Amino acid sequence: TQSTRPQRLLNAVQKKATRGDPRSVVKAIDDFCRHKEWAMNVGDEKGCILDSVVSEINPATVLELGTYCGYSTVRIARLLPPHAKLITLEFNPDFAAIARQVIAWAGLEEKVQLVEGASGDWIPKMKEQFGITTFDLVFLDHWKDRYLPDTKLMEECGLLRKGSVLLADNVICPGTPDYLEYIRSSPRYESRYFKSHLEYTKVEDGLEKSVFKG
Ligand SMILES: O=C(NC/C=C/[C@H]1O[C@@H](Sc2ccncc2)[C@H](O)[C@@H]1O)c1cc([N+](=O)[O-])cc(O)c1O
Ligand SMILES: [Mg+2]
Repeated sequence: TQSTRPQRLLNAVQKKATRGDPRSVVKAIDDFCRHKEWAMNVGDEKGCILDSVVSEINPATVLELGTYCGYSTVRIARLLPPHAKLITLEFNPDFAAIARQVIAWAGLEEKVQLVEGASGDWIPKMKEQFGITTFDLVFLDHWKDRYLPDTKLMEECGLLRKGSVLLADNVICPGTPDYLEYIRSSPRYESRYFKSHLEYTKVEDGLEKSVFKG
């Protein structure tokens, strides 16, 4: 049977990366996507911005919306302090199965909880299911039309505290206009745009970092 792109990406990780070495897993995926097949990972240029935001916050609790193959999951988890937890939500079971193996190859299973399902269903259950009070950091990289409803849902469910940071991928390309309009005009957030490029291309894209004011 034909392999899928995520399966070919996983093969590249297992062939080129060293088990237990997250940096080599990140490099293997970036090399695969730059030289073999483009894939919608946040990539190395925006990934460095992601790294700096994670390092600045040093979060104990992280929520990632949209795991895909686990590239940004590995990028974030490798920087987390020992007892920090990253919960990542993935809707597509095939992507989730690949991501679990990528996360395992990086040796980061202890820090990551991959949950299969839709953000809209799981966000209201975060407190009771995972003992989360609030998230220090949320990385939004799932369906672009879900960024705004899920942000409102997180507010309503009390999952954001004064100082919680939302970091959103693709606010230019493919674009999340309703989310940008909301977050930039809301008095409850302080937002800043980090100009960059769409992964592995010269097309403009960027990350929007928004701090919740409570
Ligand atoms: O479409 C994009 N991302 C959508 C990502 C979606 C991911 O999140 C879940 S959906 C879901 C739903 C609900 N809850 C959790 C996950 C999908 O199964 C996929 O794994 C995208 C597209 C481009 N591009 O150039 O076209 C570039 C990017 O960086 C992108 O992120
Ligand atoms: Mg993205």
